[in-house]
Amino acid sequence: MAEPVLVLEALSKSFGALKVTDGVSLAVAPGELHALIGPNGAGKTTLVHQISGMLTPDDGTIRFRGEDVTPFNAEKRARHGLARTFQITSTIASLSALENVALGVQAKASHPLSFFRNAAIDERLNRPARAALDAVGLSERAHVPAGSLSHGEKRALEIAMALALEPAAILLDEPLAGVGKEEGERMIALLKSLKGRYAMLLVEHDMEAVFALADTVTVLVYGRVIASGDPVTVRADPAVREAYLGEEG
Ligand SMILES: Nc1ncnc2c1ncn2[C@@H]1O[C@H](COP(=O)(O)OP(=O)(O)OP(=O)(O)O)[C@@H](O)[C@H]1O
Repeated sequence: MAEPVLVLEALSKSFGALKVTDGVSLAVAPGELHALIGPNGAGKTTLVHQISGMLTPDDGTIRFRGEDVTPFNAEKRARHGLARTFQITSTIASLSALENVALGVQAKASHPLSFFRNAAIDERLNRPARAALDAVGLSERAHVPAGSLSHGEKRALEIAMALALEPAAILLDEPLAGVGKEEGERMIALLKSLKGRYAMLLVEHDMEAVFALADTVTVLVYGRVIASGDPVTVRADPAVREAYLGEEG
């Protein structure tokens, strides 16, 4: 098996007396879509925050592309190719879709762009930004202010912003939340198109989408991994059915 891109080793985090992440270990292979599911309050978002660098774990290690990134802040992890999208819309409403993505490209630039002439700067930013918009199906909407995009288009734009970082892995926090049926289907098709190219860790409540998309499903309950494996095996696991999927009927 290929060397995993992202490895969590015995990650733990408490808020006061509440253990929200309890010795979580998992690995995401290159190109794998790994879904993280669990009931409300299971600790999924807290786990994603620790991986992205927004929260510091109390214990454990996060390895990314073979390197221990646990001491790195969020910005440094993003520069190393660990991108994330947010559950809360994080675009700038007054800027166009293209400008939003171009800002992401600029953030990634490791050397000052002031060395280049203006037109050259624009092209250096806009070319990869257009490619990212194209990858999420938003080429036609490049010049629309982000605030005027539909909810589903905004979620796609957030993914384009993550792609602009040329990531090796993407953390996706509920990309289908609040998205209608038709746009949801488009989002599922988009995620499918990214499979194989990026390692993805997907937090999602929509079980139909999770089981349609995931190569691996990890189930978190009270901050602990109770099952992890291929979707068919996890779906049939009695502990999973009792703790979680049973609720879905
Ligand atoms: N900053 C915080 N301080 C104290 N408790 C917190 C904090 N953040 C989260 N919690 C608690 O940690 C637990 C896990 O929350 P988290 O948001 O990670 O769960 P989740 O699985 O993402 O839930 P959901 O599916 O509802 O988004 C909850 O009991 C929550 O109240």
